[in-house]
Amino acid sequence: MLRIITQQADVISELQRICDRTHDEQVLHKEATVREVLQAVKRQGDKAVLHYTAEFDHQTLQPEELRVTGSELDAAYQQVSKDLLAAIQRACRQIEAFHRQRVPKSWVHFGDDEVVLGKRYTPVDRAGLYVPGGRASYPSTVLMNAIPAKVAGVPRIVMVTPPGAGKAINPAVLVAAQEAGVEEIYRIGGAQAIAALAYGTETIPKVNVISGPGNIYVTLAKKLVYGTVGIDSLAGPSEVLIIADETANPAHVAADMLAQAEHDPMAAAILLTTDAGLAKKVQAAVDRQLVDHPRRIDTEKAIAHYGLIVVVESLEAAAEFSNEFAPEHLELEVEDPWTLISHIRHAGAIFLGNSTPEAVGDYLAGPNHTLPTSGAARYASALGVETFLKHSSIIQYSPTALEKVAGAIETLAKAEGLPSHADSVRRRVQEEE
Ligand SMILES: NC(=O)c1ccc[n+]([C@@H]2O[C@H](COP(=O)([O-])OP(=O)(O)OC[C@H]3O[C@@H](n4cnc5c(N)ncnc54)[C@H](O)[C@@H]3O)[C@@H](O)[C@H]2O)c1
Ligand SMILES: N[C@H](CO)Cc1c[nH]c[nH+]1
Ligand SMILES: [Zn+2]
Repeated sequence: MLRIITQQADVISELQRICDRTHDEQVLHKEATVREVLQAVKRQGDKAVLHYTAEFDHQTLQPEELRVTGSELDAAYQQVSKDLLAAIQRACRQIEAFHRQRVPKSWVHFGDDEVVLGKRYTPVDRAGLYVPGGRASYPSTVLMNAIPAKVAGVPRIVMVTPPGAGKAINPAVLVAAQEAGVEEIYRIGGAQAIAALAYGTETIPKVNVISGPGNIYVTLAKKLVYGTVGIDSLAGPSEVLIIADETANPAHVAADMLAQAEHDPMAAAILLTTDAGLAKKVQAAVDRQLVDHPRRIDTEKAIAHYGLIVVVESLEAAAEFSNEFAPEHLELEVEDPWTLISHIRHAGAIFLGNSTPEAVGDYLAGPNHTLPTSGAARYASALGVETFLKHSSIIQYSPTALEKVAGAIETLAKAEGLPSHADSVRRRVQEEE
């Protein structure tokens, strides 16, 4: 049952426990497994990838089966309904429109003395997109990763996703990939897929950036390969924190909590409310909605371990608790969400008002659904076009400009004990010897 707490003194430690669920002691043995997988794939390439695919995904593949074939891609279109194709296409349009707004652009500034300064944005050469596929399959995540990479202009985009029963990939995932313009797809998942993308194997190319969400194994692997490759953020087991007042509908709040809990037994769902009556009604509604839930066992686990209702003294206090937690998704189900939002500092995505369920953002509002979890929203942001871009600084000085700063540079270089730095400037401003 979803717990209700009213003791304000307990709130911070409870929120901390839930936030830290992906780096507590139980997770340490998972990290040991992930380290072993990474090392094996680094040393043995495809052989290790196939070994762990058999062990963790229960699919025995030959090396030539790793890549999804053109005929499988074609066949996928025959296997999805017209409605599903239309929904994928609609989501595609809306996500692309959002991500095309305010794409970072290269710029230069021409200053005094012919000094030119600027930033030049270029995409990475190769991006690897992780699309989860263990407990559910995610055509929406294909779009949320592939579209920003395309908009950034990445020349080679590679997608990985775990094989399902009979080695198959969900046709909706394959259709979504093609609609977003991605055709290089490998049927691998978990830490072994992250390792393959980070180190490269005989079959799978080494990439520069890995993006995409995943379960605890995927997230730990991304954390450990960071540095060898870039990553988007640590987008692990899903979470929602809802702040609600007496205007919220308890059945809607309960449904939104279950919508995150159903992703993973490690997902988190938290309600902070000023209304003790609403707290009880949401608790009862969650129980009712769980009765016939098709994913009841895992969803109940998430609710039992990482579900919580807190009755708070004020909406401002709720906002402070929420800032401590820094949720992936924050819903403001209150009468005046635009006033409350001014108290919010850390959240991956913020959903305002009672008619904005988080699922709108999951599928097609446009903003990205790959978001930082487990407190990472304190320093990280949603996946975006920037994930696949980096910028080079641009600096050009004229002889006059260099002469004007030469003295200051020499002084600084001497203070750092780096004479060649000073010399490289002095030689240019003095007559050549
Ligand atoms: N934060 C976000 O933006 C966001 C978005 C969508 C989904 N998600 C999250 O993505 C996750 C998807 O998880 P999933 O499990 O359905 O798919 P997944 O693809 O992330 O994980 C499945 C893989 O985990 C590996 N695995 C499973 N058990 C293992 C074990 N015991 N040891 C080693 N490896 C093992 C397998 O290789 C398998 O391929 C959920 O946690 C969901 O909440 C997050
Ligand atoms: N809520 C997930 C992010 O945590 C994204 C998603 C995809 N499909 C459904 N939901
Ligand atoms: Zn979701």
